[in-house]
Amino acid sequence: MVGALESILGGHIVSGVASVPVGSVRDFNNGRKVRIMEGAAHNLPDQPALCAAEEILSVCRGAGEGEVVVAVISGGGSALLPCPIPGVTLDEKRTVTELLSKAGANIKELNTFRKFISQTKGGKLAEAAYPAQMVGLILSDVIGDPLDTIASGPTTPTRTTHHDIITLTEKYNLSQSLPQSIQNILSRDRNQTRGTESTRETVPIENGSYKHVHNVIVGSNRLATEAAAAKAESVGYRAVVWSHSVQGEARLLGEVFATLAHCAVESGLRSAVSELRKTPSFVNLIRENPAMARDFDHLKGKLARIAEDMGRPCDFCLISGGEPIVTVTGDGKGGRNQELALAFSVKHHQLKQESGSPAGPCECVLVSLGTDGQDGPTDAAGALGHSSILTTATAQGLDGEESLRRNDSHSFFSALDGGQYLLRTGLTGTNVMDIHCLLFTSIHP
Ligand SMILES: Nc1ncnc2c1ncn2[C@@H]1O[C@H](COP(=O)(O)OP(=O)(O)OP(=O)(O)O)[C@@H](O)[C@H]1O
Ligand SMILES: O=C(O)[C@H](O)CO
Repeated sequence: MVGALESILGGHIVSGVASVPVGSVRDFNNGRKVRIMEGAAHNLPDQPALCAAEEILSVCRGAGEGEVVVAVISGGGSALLPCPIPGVTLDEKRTVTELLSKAGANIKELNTFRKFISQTKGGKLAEAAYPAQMVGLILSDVIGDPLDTIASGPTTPTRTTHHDIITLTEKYNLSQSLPQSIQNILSRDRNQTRGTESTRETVPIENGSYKHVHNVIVGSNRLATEAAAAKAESVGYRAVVWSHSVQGEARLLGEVFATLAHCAVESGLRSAVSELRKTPSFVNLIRENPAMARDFDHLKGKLARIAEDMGRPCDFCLISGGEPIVTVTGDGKGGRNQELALAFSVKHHQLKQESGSPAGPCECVLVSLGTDGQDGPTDAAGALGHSSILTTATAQGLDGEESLRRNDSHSFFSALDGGQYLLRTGLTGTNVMDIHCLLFTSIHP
């Protein structure tokens, strides 16, 4: 991205932010085009990240009328751009994040709190750049691409109020455990609205956006799933994207894909859809996720059209994306994509055994991987799932079901057939959540 920016601007970048007067270029670092300041090792805000954030803020504050500040923002930005408000230390900020994460807060809630105690988040970066113009080039790692949540929305006005913070504190029972400095801020004026309120009068906002900022989503799960579909079509598959809002337990999702795969091969796509509606794992998944349910309603129409052409699906590819979760209860090593691929394999194997029907006209393989190239705390991006791996595993002294129970998908796939079902891409340098592809491939005699 830095390279791309360099070629767009021919300009100078400080840790991802560049400020250029229209038609010329600001020299940030003795003529060097790019200055990279690394921080936030292990995705936690640290001193180097604080130094980078301060430098970026000062670039923004130094930008004037007639200049354009380009901010490239990716997921992980919350940890990469920490600059607590005066009176709150970096350690205290980390404590709040840890307390909320451990208590089960989701990313929206976590970032709501982060915005409250930050000098960069919740639009403050954009406010620092005013009256310069700002362009935000944003890579989304959040379902639905909400600009105010991705990286805690440094270029988007926040609607967070003091009341929201109190509500969150009470919801997660944190009133006593929050650092004293934050408790003091909260008790100072329970009715006051914080966030960008103090400067809102001077920085114009229209329809929920800053008038001087133009934000563009340049990378997202939607783009990634559409690109995957285009690729599948180019190699001879008929491809359909189900959803890019997939959430819920990875294991349940694996079972859903297995049921769909099995029923589609046994009796066609139409019956697979009706069967899925009766499947408890699917009913549970969509009950919790209206976006997935809505996408499924659209999918039914698309699948019905494909069913007319194909009857039973062959050389067909169903794609989805999003960010499932794994509630880790076992002592094993794995990631949500490897767990999803293992759950798919176990369930598909079970369904095939129960039905006892002969091999169908096509093979089903599930590909599940994280677009950042790292699935959980492992060196793999994800794994391939297939019903036959359970039999191979047994022959190799491995127990797929037990590995799943212990959340040990990585150890399982590493040991199976010399690790050939693991997908190892290396770090990709970007993150637009996870992608799942269910491939139906014709078996040619
Ligand atoms: N043994 C395990 N089996 C399956 N999943 C696991 C296991 N241990 C951790 N995870 C999952 O890995 C994820 C944590 O890894 P990571 O730090 O890469 O997540 P993340 O920061 O949410 O991911 P990303 O950076 O891809 O958004 C969590 O979703 C967690 O549930
Ligand atoms: O940085 C963050 O806040 C998360 O990755 C979501 O964008």
